[in-house]
Amino acid sequence: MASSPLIVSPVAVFGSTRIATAKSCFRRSNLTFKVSCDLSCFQVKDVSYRPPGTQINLLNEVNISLPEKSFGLIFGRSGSGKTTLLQLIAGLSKPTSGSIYIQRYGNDGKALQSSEELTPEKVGIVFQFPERYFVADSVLEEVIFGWPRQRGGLQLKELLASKLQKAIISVQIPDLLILDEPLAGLDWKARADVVKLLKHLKKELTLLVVSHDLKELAPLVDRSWKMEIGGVLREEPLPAC
Ligand SMILES: Nc1ncnc2c1ncn2[C@@H]1O[C@H](COP(=O)(O)OP(=O)(O)OP(=O)(O)O)[C@@H](O)[C@H]1O
Repeated sequence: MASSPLIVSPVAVFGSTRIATAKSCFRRSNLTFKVSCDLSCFQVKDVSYRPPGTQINLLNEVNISLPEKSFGLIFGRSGSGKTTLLQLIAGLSKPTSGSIYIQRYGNDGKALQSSEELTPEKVGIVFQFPERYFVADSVLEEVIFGWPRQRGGLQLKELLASKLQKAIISVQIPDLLILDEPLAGLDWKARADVVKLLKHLKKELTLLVVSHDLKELAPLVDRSWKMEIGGVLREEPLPAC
């Protein structure tokens, strides 16, 4: 079976994981950090993408370097290629050239020779319109949606509960969570709730977000990039809101 990224409901993200930190990544960002164990950094290196059968690149030599448990934000005009990039990172399409991987570093800050492939299982994605992909409001409700509706005895319920537990454990939690416009279309209360959730998740995960809602997300952002029309990504501070 082909592997696929974990597709996550925005109201149901939970758990914890680790993607180790990268000294050199931190050096290039404004973060301070403590080196304690393995070090690593999520990397997009010279990625270009041209959809099959087309003549124009949607992405041109895109580079991203994002340390563990940091929050990266991509902003830019509609149609510039932001969603296309997230789809490549999630493993839903393959780059025409370039690579996407996890770079490990030694305690001396030097890149180790071998890098680790960013397999789709390590990435969770929250799509721009999650209601198109889910029928329930939480992971639990989603997973048990197909349970038999008829009454079952205790034995049947125990069996189903055990299968559910195995299913959740086998999916695990991603190292990198990417979110496409997580605040779009929400009312003020839901927006505040999602910002709070992202702040909490940043303690556990590396987050890469595409959004036009710069003001609300600004307090969380460690690194930001602007996608220019034509799929060119530049590291750039958020514009003053
Ligand atoms: N398979 C494809 N073939 C050709 N063009 C495509 C394909 N997929 C996307 N595009 C075009 O690529 C451009 C970038 O699309 P993309 O959805 O990545 O932009 P975006 O920056 O996420 O926009 P928005 O902010 O509106 O979501 C758009 O002009 C889109 O029409």
